[in-house]
Amino acid sequence: MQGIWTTERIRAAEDRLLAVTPDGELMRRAAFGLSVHAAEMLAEHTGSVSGRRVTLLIGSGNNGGDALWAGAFLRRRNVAVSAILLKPERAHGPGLAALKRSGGKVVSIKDSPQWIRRADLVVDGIVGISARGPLRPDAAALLEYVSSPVLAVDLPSGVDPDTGAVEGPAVAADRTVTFGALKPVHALAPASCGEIALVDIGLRPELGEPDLRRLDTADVAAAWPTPGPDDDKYSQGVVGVAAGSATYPGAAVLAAGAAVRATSGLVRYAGHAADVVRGHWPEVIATGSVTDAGRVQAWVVGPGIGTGNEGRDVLRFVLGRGVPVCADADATTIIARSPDVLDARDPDTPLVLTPHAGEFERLMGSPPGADRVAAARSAARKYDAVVLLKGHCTVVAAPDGRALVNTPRGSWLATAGSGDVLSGLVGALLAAGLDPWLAAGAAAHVHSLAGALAAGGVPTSASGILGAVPDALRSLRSPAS
Ligand SMILES: NC(=O)C1=CN([C@@H]2O[C@H](COP(=O)(O)OP(=O)(O)OC[C@H]3O[C@@H](n4cnc5c(N)ncnc54)[C@H](O)[C@@H]3O)[C@@H](O)[C@H]2O)[C@H](O)CC1
Ligand SMILES: [K+]
Repeated sequence: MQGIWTTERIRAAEDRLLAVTPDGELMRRAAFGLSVHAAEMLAEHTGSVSGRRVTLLIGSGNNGGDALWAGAFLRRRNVAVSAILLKPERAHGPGLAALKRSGGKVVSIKDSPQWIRRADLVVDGIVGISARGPLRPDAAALLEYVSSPVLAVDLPSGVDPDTGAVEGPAVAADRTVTFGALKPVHALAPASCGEIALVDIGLRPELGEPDLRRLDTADVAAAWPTPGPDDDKYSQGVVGVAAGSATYPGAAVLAAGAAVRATSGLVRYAGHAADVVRGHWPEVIATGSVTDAGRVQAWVVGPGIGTGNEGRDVLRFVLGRGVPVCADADATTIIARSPDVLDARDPDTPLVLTPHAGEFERLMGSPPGADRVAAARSAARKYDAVVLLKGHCTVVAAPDGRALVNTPRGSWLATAGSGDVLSGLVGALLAAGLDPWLAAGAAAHVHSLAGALAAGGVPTSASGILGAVPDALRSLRSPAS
């Protein structure tokens, strides 16, 4: 799992490292790595490095210092480097001196439009981990002239480093070179960061436990159950799916289908859509009611069950079975409306809630807000449940404080029924015995992989996503993914 640290932790670690590192050494290490990526981008986009034009946008802190030093390193490769200083009197002194010594130019801000327009590469050294609030107007004004590829220093300016929130004009980088460790912005705002490169500046030993994590494909591949020689249909876990109704069988078909495709475990369905589910998935043992569904190792409950008394009784029954439960869709609304339904739950029974922003608001009384990690963590504590907060970047928080971010692959999942597929995937992994937090994270990872595969660049549907689950699982095992 990739570790992610908040800016506060990064700054504290950098201070500890700075105390034992020769003055300016850390910055030069960072800046040299930055210059290598800048040269790479020049070669990629223009076919050459020497003689190419790079324009540096320089803020008043060390982020600008990194960019200035990188400009000085690029001068060694005969790159024409020009710096636009937003606050000349506050630009990083040693970095500016290094750029000037190397033959780099400082151009006045009034001439910035042409220096930005004619650049082969723009380097965003406006602001880094000390960013506060929206991008300041003088900095924002520069962005409108950018037409070349953009390389962001540490993080794209104008994006909140700890929440990934964008409240106004912001840099949209083709590549972000960050230093020492990933910050939350790198997982929460992938579209603003572009390709992310991490330059090691020796910070890791100072960092300690991460604040956030991101599952990489290898983690999901290792976690995902595959049948072994001693397995049978029961040993991989039997999952029950209580979803759908006679009028809305679709949610049941999607959730049960996702459970069928997720693992080799047996899937039981219970509800009024039994005939339709049986027709789509002959391998599913379908019954008309949860009370005669037979033993399962986990339940998925909620999609399409309705929020009336019958739905509440189904939810209460399932919560009382003493097995992990993934409560989705209508079940979330029932819990928000009548939290006493949770009294049926044995306190040790793991519960996974999978709200989208609207369901989150019903659960918590207010929308998730800009800091979606904090929001998911507060809901996890309140309900003593794993909370998978859906969104462009899905966040999964556990009651013990663990949190992970699933970096999206586009926005293909925003389609009706997509959540039903996700809940089926979660339920199958819970039945297979995965840690509920890991089960939710792995399911979200495969769900977004399947979405991207199903879409192939054009809008898709929940059935398309469901159909792509096997390919998504296969891609976990192919090195390219
Ligand atoms: N510590 C090190 O040796 C290393 C630091 N690295 C780089 O340093 C930056 C963090 O630098 P810092 O001086 O703390 O602040 P910033 O450069 O991020 O910002 C400073 C400056 O920006 C202005 N500002 C704040 N908010 C905004 C905004 N919304 N819009 C515009 N301008 C804003 C404010 O005036 C601040 O004074 C870090 O990101 C790295 O790039 C390297 O990691 C190497 C080691
Ligand atoms: K930046």
